[in-house]
Amino acid sequence: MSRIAYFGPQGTFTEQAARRLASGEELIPAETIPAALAAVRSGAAGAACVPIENSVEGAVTATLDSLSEAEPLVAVAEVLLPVHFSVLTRPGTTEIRTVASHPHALAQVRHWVEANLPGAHPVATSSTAAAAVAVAEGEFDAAVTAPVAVEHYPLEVRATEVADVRDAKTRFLLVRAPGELPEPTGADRTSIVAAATNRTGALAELLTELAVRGINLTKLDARPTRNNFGEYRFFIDFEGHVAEPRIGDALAALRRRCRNVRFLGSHPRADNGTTEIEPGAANEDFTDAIDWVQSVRKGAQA
Ligand SMILES: O=C(O)C(=O)Cc1ccccc1
Repeated sequence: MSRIAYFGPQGTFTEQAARRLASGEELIPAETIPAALAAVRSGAAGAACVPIENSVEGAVTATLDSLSEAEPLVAVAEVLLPVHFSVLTRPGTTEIRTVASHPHALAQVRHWVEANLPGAHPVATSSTAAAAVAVAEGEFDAAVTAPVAVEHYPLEVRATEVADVRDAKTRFLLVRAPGELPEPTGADRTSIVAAATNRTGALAELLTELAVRGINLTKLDARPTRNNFGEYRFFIDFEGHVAEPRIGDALAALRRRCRNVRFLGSHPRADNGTTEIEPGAANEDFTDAIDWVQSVRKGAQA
């Protein structure tokens, strides 16, 4: 049986996501997002589960950076989880001077902390569950965690359902080494990372290649290449599956236009969104057009 590495330790939101995405595989915690992805690259795990995007805080940059570096990996599935937090302390804690958690969690409970734990200092930890470990060990006073974390660590619940923004969600990916792709479903998402050439209009040209084919973007992030100041990679998610002629045509255009394009996967969307197709931009329109050009070349149509 294969193994799924997840951004741990036990009790993270990512572990909950990995449980939803697993089908009998053993789950193994990794301390960081790059470590979870490295486990797949080394063959220690068959897949990894990592957070990619939060409805309040935006992109999980550690995931973007790790996916664009080293050996290519592709996302084969995703899950969307509602995110609200519990606040945990050691039993008997009376004074809370430090509140620890993952930066994305701290950013989502800032107002609650100000109102309910005035004067408490936020402290960033590698994950929400790492904060629970640190609180259990006496390093900090309170941890902002996933509700399930209390089942793993000797802490008590101070507050539940904590969130400054109602209905916050995080999207998680299941990532594998390149291989067989999931079948298209009609409601899919494709992800790429592209290094556009550094000249006027380069990003606009990339986006235009998608727009003129009626392809709807679902996410756009820029990350520095880290090599030259001012040089960026663009992470672009859009509706559709690489197996579709219209998406294949767009990817081929991006490949022509960019210094570098890396395919990061095509898989079913977790939000069950429908894909709107503009007139003239359906898959049959693309195949009919290619067939017509072929017939022109053969002299069948003048
Ligand atoms: O630290 C965790 O539990 C994670 O899985 C990352 C995270 C942090 C905050 C919100 C959603 C996911």
